[in-house]
Amino acid sequence: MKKIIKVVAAIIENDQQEILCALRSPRMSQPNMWEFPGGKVEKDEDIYTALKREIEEELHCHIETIDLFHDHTHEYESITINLIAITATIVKGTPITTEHSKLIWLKKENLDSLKWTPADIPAVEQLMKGS
Ligand SMILES: Nc1nc2c([nH]c(=O)n2[C@H]2C[C@H](O)[C@@H](COP(=O)(O)OP(=O)(O)OP(=O)(O)O)O2)c(=O)[nH]1
Repeated sequence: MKKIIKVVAAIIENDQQEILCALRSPRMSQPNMWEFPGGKVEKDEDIYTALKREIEEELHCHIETIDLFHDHTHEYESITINLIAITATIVKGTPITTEHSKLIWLKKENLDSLKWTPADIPAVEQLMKGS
């Protein structure tokens, strides 16, 4: 059985009801695909603490988590990702790219204009239903 990796991802909405979307760089796994920023949960770490840590590391800003939005397990060829999407809001700072190629804010109804990592598609569909 493939190893299951627990990954948290932030669905960050701004005051214009736009969602923050991040483009994975060519150097990352799942290169050149869009995702919700976040990363792997460390051993003995709770998912909300993990998400806040990842966002501080990756986007250099602080978030407050709101709710568990979607939990989906996707099997890639070599790994299985348990992607836990959590709604969040920025409480301090402005997101900057450190690892990603690009960051954009997009209205929910336009999310399907991007090429998302396969693990994100159910969460994207759920978000679009609510648009
Ligand atoms: N962060 C994030 N990762 C995702 C999403 N969808 C998806 O398939 N993934 C995959 C890509 C990676 O295989 C894995 C997350 O790894 P990562 O490289 O972003 O996490 P990390 O910063 O903790 O990794 P590392 O540098 O410590 O290896 O989950 C998503 O929406 N957000």
